Amino acid sequence: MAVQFFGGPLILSGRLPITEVFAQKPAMSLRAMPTNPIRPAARSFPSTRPRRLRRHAWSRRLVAESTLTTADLIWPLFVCEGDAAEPIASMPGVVRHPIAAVAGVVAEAAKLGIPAVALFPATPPGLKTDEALEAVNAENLINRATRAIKAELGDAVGVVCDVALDPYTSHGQDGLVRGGYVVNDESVELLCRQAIAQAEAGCDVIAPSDMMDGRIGRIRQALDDAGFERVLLMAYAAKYASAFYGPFRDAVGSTSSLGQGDKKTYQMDPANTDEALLEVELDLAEGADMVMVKPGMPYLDIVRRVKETFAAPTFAYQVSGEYAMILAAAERGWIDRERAMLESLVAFKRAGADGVLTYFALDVAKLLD
Ligand SMILES: NCc1[nH]cc(CCC(=O)O)c1CC(=O)O
Ligand SMILES: [Mg+2]
Repeated sequence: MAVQFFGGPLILSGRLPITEVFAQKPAMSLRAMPTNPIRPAARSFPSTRPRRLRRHAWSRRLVAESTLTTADLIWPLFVCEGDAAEPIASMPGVVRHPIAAVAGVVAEAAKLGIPAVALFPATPPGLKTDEALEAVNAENLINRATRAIKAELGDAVGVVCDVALDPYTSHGQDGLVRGGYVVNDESVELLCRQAIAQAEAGCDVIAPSDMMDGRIGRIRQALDDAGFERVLLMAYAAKYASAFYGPFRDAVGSTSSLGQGDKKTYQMDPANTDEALLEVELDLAEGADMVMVKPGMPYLDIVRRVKETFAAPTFAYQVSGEYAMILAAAERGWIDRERAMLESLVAFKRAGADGVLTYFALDVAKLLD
């Protein structure tokens, strides 16, 4: 079989002429091959020179398919007790903010145009218990931080609160542990109460990151029953059991609590992709307004599939380990911090994400300002 393609045999992966590919794989159809019915003659060298458009900054900008803007950013923030900011060793440049300072820090972000911040607490170890009751305390760190931000900034910025028990449990798991197992339904009941407490404090977006089954529907119902039908839900829908959360667990102080434990019985297996679609489908059906894929860069294929399948507002979380990798390499002079930061973030946009949770948010916003 002789297949002429744009005036010559197309070479696939630099090895086989297309005629031989067809000979080997008769099932492959012509329709699957790249074709351009509009300008077939133009698609060959020397008349086609893709480098032409890359020659100048202006033409590169003109044809760029994806852009990163400040409006794409959600800034994750850690809050702590006391009145001094605390550095986080594994996240250079990131600190835990005391409640007294958090509204000021968020005001700077809002002024630069960052739409929303996501809050995480470094709960004092003495308040962590097996039953995680601090999670539902109206006066816990998150709820005080939310009230402080809302009092100062009102609707100028969105406040996203994480729903999961890990910052509050002595064992570091996201749910309640019964007989060595993280139980689902009983955990979900507590998560509903946690969400209500956050909504009462003024939270705009409840973001369940716990990966219990059915929690989106139950939390939606609980919020509605309590009169919070306008509070948004951003589901950590496809969240993987990842090594890249390491520095975050240092930041909220759950590393030592978790010890040798892991979260593999509820967070997803990094080997899977179909399962991510099921998780997203369920969360959307249960009432999620936005869905998230997490971690980010190693899971861009998931972002793409989710966006293409559901066409719903889709976010990616560039997690602490991704941030730490870029920072560590930059500190050694092995990569350029700023360029790696921008490249990693535009990649999320290219993959189809509507926005990104990133510890770089303030730096990016300043750069784009
Ligand atoms: N469930 C809590 C939670 N929410 C966000 C992260 C990780 C964020 C990051 O690494 O930046 C985690 C950690 C975990 O699941 O262990
Ligand atoms: Mg789920």
